[in-house]
Amino acid sequence: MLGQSVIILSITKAAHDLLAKKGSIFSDRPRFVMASELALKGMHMLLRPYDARFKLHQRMESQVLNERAAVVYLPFQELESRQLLLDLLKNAGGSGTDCHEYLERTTASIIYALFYGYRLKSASEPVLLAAHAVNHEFDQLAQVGKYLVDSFPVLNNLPSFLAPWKAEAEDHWQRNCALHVGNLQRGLRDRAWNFCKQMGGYLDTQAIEMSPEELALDIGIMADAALDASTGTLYWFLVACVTDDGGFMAEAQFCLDKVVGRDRLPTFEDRPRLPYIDAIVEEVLRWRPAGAAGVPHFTKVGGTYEGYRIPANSVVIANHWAITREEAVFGPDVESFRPSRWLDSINNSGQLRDLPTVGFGYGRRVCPGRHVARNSLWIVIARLLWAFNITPGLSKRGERIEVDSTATTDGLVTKPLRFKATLEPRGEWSRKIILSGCDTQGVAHAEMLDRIGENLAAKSGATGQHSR
Ligand code: HEM
Repeated sequence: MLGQSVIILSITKAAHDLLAKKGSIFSDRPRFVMASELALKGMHMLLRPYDARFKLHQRMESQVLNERAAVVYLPFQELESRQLLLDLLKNAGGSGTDCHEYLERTTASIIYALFYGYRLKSASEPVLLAAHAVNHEFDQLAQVGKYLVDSFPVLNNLPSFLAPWKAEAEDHWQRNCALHVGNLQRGLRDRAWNFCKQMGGYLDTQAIEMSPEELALDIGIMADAALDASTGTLYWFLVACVTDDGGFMAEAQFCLDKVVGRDRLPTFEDRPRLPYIDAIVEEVLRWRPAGAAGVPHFTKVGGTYEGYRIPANSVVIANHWAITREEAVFGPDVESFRPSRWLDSINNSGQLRDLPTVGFGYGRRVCPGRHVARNSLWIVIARLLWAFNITPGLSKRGERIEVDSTATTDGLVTKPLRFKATLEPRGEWSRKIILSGCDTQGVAHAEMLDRIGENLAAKSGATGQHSR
């Protein structure tokens, strides 16, 4: 809004002191009149004000995304990461390929199975293309400065014939809503357990009134947020591989060979003995935070911090890019991809050092999907490094196509620009294991989801029964 103060926090201490320690004050969001209030009728979870309705949605999401719940989904992440190995074995050898669609299928299929009960065979399934189209449209509506009504909300009082943006917003609402309500209905109809049933069941048992649109938007926006940031982070991991100049892949493969050997794939049971893979996950999140510019918080209350005045009604943004480059916190050479910075080399305890995590945001708006996301990243990264040698793709003349690790897309989620990578099996042993154990298309995923639902109920006491 015109005349509004914007405060950008570029060091860990300030972001932590304000956004986390004073979370009760700094957890609001600024107004997005066009994108949030008009086009999504206030139902976009990421943009909701920090009020009682937001807290209700946070409780609903926490039911299915908390740390204990995240453990229950490991079998599905295990399944989809196996399929990824086979897809890449078939498609990414030789001169290489753009792996984005295979990474996206993997994360999307984990998400759509858990959220709606069905898997995705490719990244070009109509439901995913429709989600991309709607999200692209939404990104346009959320562009700062594009709509005058965002700067002067009073313009919203004009009648519709003088306010053409209202029809544009309504049009988007119809499409966005149809997509997410359609997915909700499909999830509720599906015979397998899924988030739609679990979250619908929560509303029923708590006797909470909620329209199908509001529930559908909660689940749908959560799925969109999950997909983009998770795929983007995995894609950045591949950039780190094809630009590896510090030997982190060799180090990881040494650890994997020692702990796992060459007769089987790494599993989640190996995780306590593979801290280096966790260090890689943390380093990708630091080196290329998916939301590099940060997501704006907002405070209605004024105050001071370390001698600086913070006016009431200020936008407060943690600049993730600057914060992840703080040498005083992360050590020297912050521009380089160095997983070892996360490891406790002094005590050699095998534990990760207690460095601040930035990529999932701060305080009461911290990403609720971070536990699920970390588990997906871990198993995919462990298995890719165990199975393949990863190098830049080749041109038609057989020359390596160097990848620029700083070339990114614009937008809330910053992804690498498209590039080619070559993934060759590390040996006949890994090729054989992928070919014999990674075709998962015939797996009875509905039974798997039902078991996940039962395990979740056993942990939380809440069932996925619903009357919607
Ligand atoms: C590597 C993957 C991911 C990254 C890097 C990421 C990052 C973020 C960031 C930076 C925020 C904003 C935090 C803030 O305002 O301070 C956020 C919010 C959010 N994320 Fe994630 N996320 C990831 C995966 C996921 C997953 C898997 C889910 C769901 C299953 C999810 C659901 C959400 C939701 C619903 C919000 C809105 C929270 C709010 O406004 O209170 N994200 N995420």
